[in-house]
Amino acid sequence: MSGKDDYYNRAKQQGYRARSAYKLKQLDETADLFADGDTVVDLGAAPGGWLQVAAEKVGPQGKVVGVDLQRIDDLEPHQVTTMRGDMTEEQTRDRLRRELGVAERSSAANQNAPRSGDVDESRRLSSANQKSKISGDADEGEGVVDLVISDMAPNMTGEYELDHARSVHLARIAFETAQQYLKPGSDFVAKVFQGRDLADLREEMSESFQYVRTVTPEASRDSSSEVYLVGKGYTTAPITEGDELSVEITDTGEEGDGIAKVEQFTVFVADAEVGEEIDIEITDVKPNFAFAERLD
Ligand SMILES: C[S@@+](CC[C@H](N)C(=O)[O-])C[C@H]1O[C@@H](n2cnc3c(N)ncnc32)[C@H](O)[C@@H]1O
Repeated sequence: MSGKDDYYNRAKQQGYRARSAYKLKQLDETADLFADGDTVVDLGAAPGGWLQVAAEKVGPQGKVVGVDLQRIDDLEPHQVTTMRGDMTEEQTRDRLRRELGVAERSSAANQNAPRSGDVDESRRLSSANQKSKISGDADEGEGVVDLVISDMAPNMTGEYELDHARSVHLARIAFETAQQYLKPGSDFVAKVFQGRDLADLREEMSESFQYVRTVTPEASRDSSSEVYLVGKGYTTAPITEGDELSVEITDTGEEGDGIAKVEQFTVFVADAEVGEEIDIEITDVKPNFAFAERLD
C-alpha cells in the first residue's frame, strides 16, 4: 500500500466521507483559506468531505452551501445546506443565488469594474489585518461570500485533452460564480487538470485577485494531473500598480489624504486637496482601494 492510500484509511477512521477532505485541509494549511464565521460556497461537493472540513473550519457561526450533480446525504452540522444541480445550468446558479439571498450581479460587468457604492475610509487598513476586517464589514450587494471552493471534476473519458478542456470549463464556471459573490479581499480555489489552457485561466484569475498560486496538495494522488488554482484577495480594482492617470480630488480621508474616484474605486492621494485636478501614479492596490502619489 502506498503512503497516499493512508488518506483513504484516515478518512474512514476520522469520519470523513472522502479522502479529498485532506486535500482541502492541506490547501488551507498552504493558503490560509478559512476564518471563523465565514460563508463558504463549495461547488462539486458530493459526497461531502470538503463540506465536513469547511463546517469545522467556519464553526457554528459560519455558513456552508454545497452544490453537486449528485445528491448529498444530510450532514449533521446545522450550518451546512446542500442543493442538487448542474452548475453549468442557469437554473442551478439561480437557486444558489436565492440560497445566498442576493440580487443578481453580472460577473462580466464585475470583472474589471468596482462594485456600486462608495468605499468608505474605515476600509483603509493595514495589509496585515485587511482580510478579516474587510470581510467582516462587507455589506450585502458588495459580496456575501468569504470563500468559493470548487472540486468539480468532469466524468473522465481517458482522453487527456478532452478531460483537461472540460475541467477548465468547470473551473471557469466556478470562477464566474466567485466573481458574483465574493467579498473584496476574499479567496477562491478551483481544481483543474493540467494542460494547455491552464496558464490562460491562471492569467484571467490574476486580474481579479491580488495573486494566484498553483498548489498540488500532498493528498492528490501521484497519478493525477490535478492541481488547484488558489486566488487570494479578490479585487475589483479598475487600476493596477504603476498606472498613471489624471484625477480630481473630491474628498478628504480621515488621515488627511485626498480621495479621488476612478470608476467609483477609491484612490488615496497623499498631499492633495479637494478640488485639485492632478496627475497621479498608483503605488499600491488593495482589494477595494488604492494608494497613489502625485506626479506634478
Ligand atoms: C472529486 S468530486 C468532489 C469531492 C468533494 N470535494 C468531497 O470532498 O466530497 C467531484 C464532484 O464534482 C461534481 N460535478 C461535476 N460536474 C458538475 C457540475 N456541472 N455541477 C455540479 N457538480 C459537478 C461531481 O458530481 C462530483 O461529485
